[in-house]
Formats: sequence, structure tokens, C-alpha cells
Amino acid sequence: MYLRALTALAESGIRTCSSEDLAVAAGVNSAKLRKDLSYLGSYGTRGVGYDVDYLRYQIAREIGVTQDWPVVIVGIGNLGHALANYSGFRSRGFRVVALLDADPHVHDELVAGVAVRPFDDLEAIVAEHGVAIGVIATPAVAAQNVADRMVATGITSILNFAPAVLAVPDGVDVRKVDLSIELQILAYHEQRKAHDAGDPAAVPGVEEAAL
Ligand SMILES: NC(=O)c1ccc[n+]([C@@H]2O[C@H](COP(=O)([O-])OP(=O)(O)OC[C@H]3O[C@@H](n4cnc5c(N)ncnc54)[C@H](O)[C@@H]3O)[C@@H](O)[C@H]2O)c1
Repeated sequence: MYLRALTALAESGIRTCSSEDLAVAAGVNSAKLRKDLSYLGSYGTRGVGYDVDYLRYQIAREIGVTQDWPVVIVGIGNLGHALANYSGFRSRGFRVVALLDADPHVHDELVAGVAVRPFDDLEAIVAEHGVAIGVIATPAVAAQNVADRMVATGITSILNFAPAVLAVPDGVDVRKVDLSIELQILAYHEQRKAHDAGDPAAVPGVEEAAL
């Protein structure tokens, strides 16, 4: 979050910022910001604030994004296209080296200048580019098989968009992005807000439970 906020500040030409400015940009309070940044050592100057580029570099170095990370995306349907077209990966140090799909109808299609290739090319691509991070954007039924193949090739970090729980060996990190669950959480809070505002019809069952 801090890196993203600092990048936005740098892109708008801001060279130094106060901890208050950075806290607002990152959506936290300044006490939390000072505590978080203290783990990096002190990079601020009293009365001047933070040097945006320097702090940006320090945070990027700490979380490992000063280097270029080659990434493969598997499953080039609706979501795979959107991810492949997302310019934010490149600007944050992630280079999409291959787009893979099992469906021959999409092979050779160019998405953001990268050709879609057969899923069976995975091993060769991982070996050629030293890929450590794979993105799964296939239907849920295919996700475990794709994860197994990724792990067998040496991929050790997986970003999974499919609504499936993946089993992976120790040493492999999986991060899951589940947009439906995020929406369900918002729906739950909406329901609570409607209830708190005195609309019992908004929460069927809650009134009954109270009785
Ligand atoms: N579209 C969205 O907005 C969205 C949002 C959140 C999550 N998701 C999830 O992301 C996944 C993809 O969604 P979508 O809408 O892009 O689906 P899609 O059907 O448009 O695309 C899926 C792609 O995966 C490919 N595929 C299937 N099995 C494969 C395999 N074994 N190996 C390689 N490729 C394979 C298909 O050929 C297809 O091109 C789903 O699990 C979905 O639930 C989608």
C-alpha cells in the first residue's frame, strides 16, 4: 500500500512528502505509518519528511520488487485477457512472459502483444525464463491440475483466481483472489447496516432469532 501510494506521488511529480501526506495517500493513520516504516529503519528527515523516490526504493527492495519477476498466466478467457492487458503488472516489476491455454482455438491470439500458447508449453517456458510465479485464471475444475503442473515445473508461488481450494506441497505459496467472497462480505455489511437502520425486513431471520 505504501509502495503504491509512493508510486502515485512520484508519478504526480511530488519529490518529498510528510508522514501525514503519505498516511492519507495509503489510507492509514500517521501513527501506524510511522510504526510500519520504523521496521525499515528511519528514512524520514525531521521537518522535511520523506524523500519519495528513496523510500519507494527501500520498500521495493524490502518486498523484493526491485527485480523483474517473470510471470505466466494460465487460462486466457475473460479474466485472463483482462489480466494480460493490465499495465500495472509491468510498472510494478512483473513481466508476463507467457499466456497459456488448453483450448487450441485461442492459440496464437495476441493479447497485449503476447501470443497465447498451448498449456503443454508450460515446462519449456518456466525453464527458459526461470518463472517462479504462476497465475491461474482457469475454471475451478481445472485449477488443481494446473497448480500441480506448475509445481512440477518448479513454480513456487501461485496467484489463484479460480474459486477452488488448492493443495500444494510445503514451500509453495498460494494467494487466492476471490471477488465473489469480497462481494458477499459487502452484502453482509449492507444487510447489517439496513438492520441497524431499523429495517427488519432487510435481515430475514434476525428478528425471529431475537424473539
Ligand atoms: N470473469 C471474471 O470476472 C472473474 C472474476 C473473478 C474470478 N473469476 C474466475 O476466474 C476463472 C476464469 O474466469 P473466466 O471468466 O475468464 O473464464 P473463461 O471460461 O472465459 O476462461 C477460462 C479459460 O481457461 C481455459 N482452460 C480451461 N481449462 C484449462 C486447463 N486445464 N489448462 C489451461 N487452460 C484451461 C479455457 O480454455 C478458457 O480460455 C474462473 O475460475 C472464474 O470463476 C472470473
